[in-house]
Amino acid sequence: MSAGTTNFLLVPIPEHPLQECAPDDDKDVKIVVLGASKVGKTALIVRFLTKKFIGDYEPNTGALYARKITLDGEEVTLKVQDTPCVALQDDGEGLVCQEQINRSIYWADGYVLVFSITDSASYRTVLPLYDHVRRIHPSGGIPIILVGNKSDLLRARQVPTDQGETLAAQLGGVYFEASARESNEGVQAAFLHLCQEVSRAVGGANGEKRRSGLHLARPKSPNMQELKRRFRQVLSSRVKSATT
Ligand SMILES: Nc1nc2c(ncn2[C@@H]2O[C@H](COP(=O)(O)OP(=O)(O)OP(=O)(O)O)[C@@H](O)[C@H]2O)c(=O)[nH]1
Repeated sequence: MSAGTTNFLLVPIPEHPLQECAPDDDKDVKIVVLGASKVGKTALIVRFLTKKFIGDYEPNTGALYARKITLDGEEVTLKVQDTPCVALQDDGEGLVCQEQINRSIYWADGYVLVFSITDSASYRTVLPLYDHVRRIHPSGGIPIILVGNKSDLLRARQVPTDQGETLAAQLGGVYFEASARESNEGVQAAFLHLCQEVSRAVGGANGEKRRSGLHLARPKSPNMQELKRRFRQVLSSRVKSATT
């Protein structure tokens, strides 16, 4: 199976209201990147899409990126949803996960679960995170990869490679070690592998999900919601002042 990119244009989909966003197409490959704080979710996405590493990012509000790729000779739109971090609850088992992330999980067809090899706590969030995805998508196989990021920081390693491999096998996915900072290779291999898995799944069992129109529209931008909230506040203060 061949996979490659036709262009390297990064097209951030602006944080517009839902109706102004490019609607999802049945052929879109929709991927969400999930993980604990500061594991490199944004860095991995940016590395994959632009082949560059950019040191630091604004706190993540959940940007969606799109790009054309070729899978098996067919051009499709790849949509990659970045997400705010998740965290374990104090009991060490449950997950603190924003509603925005739940919508992203529901919307997506493929999942990149990321931890940092230098942060064993981030590794421990992966299984509860997977269980959470499973609760939202209880039936069928879900295309998933596990990425151990920051492999350039070998001296600070807290999670051995075999632990990553074992966990990925447990989740029914493949494990990739990558460094968004140092190299394209692991990152490209990981994302393209998932794209192919999604493409297969969408043509198979998940095709049912698409045909029945169960997909939610892309998660709303929190910025937009904040704007709407402020707009309502202004409106209600105007109504109050008009009636007094
Ligand atoms: N050494 C090293 N640093 C990395 C790598 N990837 C990301 N970082 C750094 O790790 C920090 C967090 O990276 P982000 O991409 O913002 O991580 P994130 O998971 O999106 O962060 P949040 O969304 O805020 O949880 C930044 O300082 C990055 O420069 C990597 O592969 N190697």
